[in-house]
Amino acid sequence: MDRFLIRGGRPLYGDIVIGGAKNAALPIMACALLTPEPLSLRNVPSIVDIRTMCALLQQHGLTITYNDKDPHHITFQGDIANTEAPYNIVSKMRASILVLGPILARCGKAKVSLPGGCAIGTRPVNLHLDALKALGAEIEINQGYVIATAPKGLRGGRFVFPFVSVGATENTIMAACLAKGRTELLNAAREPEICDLIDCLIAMGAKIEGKGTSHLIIDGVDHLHGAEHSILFDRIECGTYACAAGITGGELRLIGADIHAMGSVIHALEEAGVEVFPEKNAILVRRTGDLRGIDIMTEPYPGFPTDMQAQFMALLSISEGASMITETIFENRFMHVPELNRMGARINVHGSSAIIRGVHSLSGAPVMATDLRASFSLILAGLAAAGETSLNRIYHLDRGYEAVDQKLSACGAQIERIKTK
Ligand SMILES: CC(=O)N[C@H]1[C@@H](OP(=O)(O)OP(=O)(O)OC[C@H]2O[C@@H](n3ccc(=O)[nH]c3=O)[C@H](O)[C@@H]2O)O[C@H](CO)[C@@H](O)[C@@H]1O
Ligand SMILES: C=C(OP(=O)(O)O)C(=O)O
Repeated sequence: MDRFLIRGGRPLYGDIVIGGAKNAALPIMACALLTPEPLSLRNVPSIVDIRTMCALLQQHGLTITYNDKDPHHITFQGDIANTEAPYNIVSKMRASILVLGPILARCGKAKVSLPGGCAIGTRPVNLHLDALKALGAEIEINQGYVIATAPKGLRGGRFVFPFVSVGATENTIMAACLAKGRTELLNAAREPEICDLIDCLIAMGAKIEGKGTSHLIIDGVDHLHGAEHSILFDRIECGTYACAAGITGGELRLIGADIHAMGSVIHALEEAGVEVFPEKNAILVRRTGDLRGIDIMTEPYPGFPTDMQAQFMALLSISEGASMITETIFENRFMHVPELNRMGARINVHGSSAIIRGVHSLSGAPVMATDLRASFSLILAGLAAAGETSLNRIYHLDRGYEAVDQKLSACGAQIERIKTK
């Protein structure tokens, strides 16, 4: 298992290129199952989750071609030869459930392993299944698999999500594109990644209205065709590096990012004392004064994203005064707290809220990554801490961040990947 060795205490200065969004690329890759024609995607991040999705699509029968000159340009093509998504791949990555809607819509049947819970919560898929049932699917669970059928094809329907789910919205949109008639989705998620998915589907010939709102109307078509699409920038990677500028008291230009897709993260940065300047095709972030404690509550977009919660926790651990972070999306997303406390932070958890009492400085320590974003919160703490931090289990980080050590080193960080043979 590789680890990162970080020697902290240096402000970061420089430019960081923000990659394509993992959470947009994964559902958009599943769209390749909706057509036999080529779907050509640019700005696909080079991360483990994308490789897992490639492996899944390949075993469904798709051919994957990597562009020789651009590792972020991948083309998917082919017909579905196998309608089963096996446990050994789905268990690696929850987003695998996103093949369910497209395969069912194309083939009238699909068998997809239940993803199971993960470190941050139980994460059931009941809303995915209920929404597909509203489109006429018949679903049973057998031996850990979702077995879905629609012998006469899916038909349009109306579904009100009882609460917002990103993945269930995506699965249902993709299925509805090939259903007969009109589908109406209410209380749908409206994350920028869903808008990117809708843009790609429209480029493939889908008829979707209401992009960016919680009320979507999808008129099914008989066929979708191939398309070219460039994946939206990763607003979570962008917010993460903005926290790196903030926590080290430096200045970073985040290239490829757009302030308009950042939701309430920008306001939270500014409130905490981090300056943010929109530029053409970039965002400049810097901190010259002290950090201030703030209160945050995670919410669906445009509220504060749960995927930025751990990184802000690290930032706020050295801010003046007290902060409170309330996590409303996942029931177990504070696993970074004991690790941050081992580095000198003063954080107490009470139910779904964490109280952070700012300290003057953190000190390096051996710490353990527990999930993707928690991993980066410990890198951020390590960058600000005095002394050496050894971050273990960075395979969590490799799921969703590309070239972390190169990007940070180029801006003055001392971070080294120690490979374990
Ligand atoms: C690949 C991807 O895009 N992942 C993101 C996606 O995950 P994901 O799509 O899994 O998250 P959801 O929006 O579906 O989950 C929100 C909440 O709803 C619950 N729920 C969800 C579906 C369901 O059928 N039943 C149910 O109870 C979940 O357990 C969670 O408590 O959105 C999350 C919330 O912004 C992000 O943290 C993830 O990074
Ligand atoms: C929780 C995340 O991803 P996933 O839904 O793929 O587990 C994340 O990106 O922070």
